[in-house]
Amino acid sequence: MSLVQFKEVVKKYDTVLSVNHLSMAIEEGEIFGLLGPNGAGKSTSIHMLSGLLSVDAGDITVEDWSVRKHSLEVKRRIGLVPQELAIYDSLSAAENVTFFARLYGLGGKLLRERVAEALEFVGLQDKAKDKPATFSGGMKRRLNIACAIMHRPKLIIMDEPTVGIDPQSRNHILESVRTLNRLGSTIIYTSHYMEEVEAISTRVGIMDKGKLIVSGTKEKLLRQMGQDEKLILEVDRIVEEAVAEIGKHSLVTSIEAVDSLVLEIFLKASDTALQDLLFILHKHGIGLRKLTRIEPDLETLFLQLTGRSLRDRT
Ligand SMILES: Nc1ncnc2c1ncn2[C@@H]1O[C@H](COP(=O)(O)OP(=O)(O)OP(=O)(O)O)[C@@H](O)[C@H]1O
Repeated sequence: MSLVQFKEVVKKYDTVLSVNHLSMAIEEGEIFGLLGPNGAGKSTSIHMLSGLLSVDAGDITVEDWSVRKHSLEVKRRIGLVPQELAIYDSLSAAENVTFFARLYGLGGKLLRERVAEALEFVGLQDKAKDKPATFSGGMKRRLNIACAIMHRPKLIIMDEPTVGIDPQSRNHILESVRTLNRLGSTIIYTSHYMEEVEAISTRVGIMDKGKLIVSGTKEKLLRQMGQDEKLILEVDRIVEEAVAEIGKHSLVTSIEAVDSLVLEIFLKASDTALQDLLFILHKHGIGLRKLTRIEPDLETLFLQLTGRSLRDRT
């Protein structure tokens, strides 16, 4: 049984179909990176899963509990780190976490322990008595995370948690995502930063126009889409026969001499192809001075699938 299942989920705003019969499953233990251009329906989907928005048609289940019929059971299993900060400037850091802990029904000694644990987890234990008004953007984001995890949810949803923050806080947040996952939480993570998603996700899903258009590991998606790897070979001489022979290799899409001693080759990513190419060069007495391998990336795949760049915040 999948931990989360979206089953033909629909959400409409007037005439706009924000989420269009969305079906997707998230397995226990995953860090699922959810990508999509602006307006793809990511936030709407996450808000329906968290119970902040109603579902117009279809259903979403968490451990088989339906958001439509058992929203409290679902909420208890979820920690949402929203895109917009959801903390109170007039309360101290510890009071903020306490406020959310009470909403989840925690009290007494357990509440105090969990508040201290959550603040320590995000590295704000020394700031427990300070008010967020004195915090940097990154510290506020970390407090936002503490508020969402203090009840040790099975599923943690992070909606663009690193937008507009300093690199140190960003690294801290990424590391905490990995730690939370190691400690047993499943994570759904949305971001416009492709490198982040590539670095931390165990699986990636790409949404567009309210639907999931592909999902899988990064490697699987790139393979499926036939993304080519690019090789730049700097050689000591170019021999026409060698260029022709490489061009005929079944995994090579194209080869071009882009400079007098530089060959640019596009090929289906594979180690055997690389060995074959090196063998051909050697056979023709061509010395290799430098080899640069440019791996295909999700950014290119994303552009290919949606026709839009991920960072294009229109
Ligand atoms: N409250 C609302 N009223 C009307 N339309 C809305 C509302 N919220 C979202 N939409 C529309 O629903 C669609 C999906 O929006 P959503 O915010 O879910 O996308 P997103 O993928 O999260 O985008 P972003 O990356 O910009 O956050 C968009 O066309 C948006 O304009």
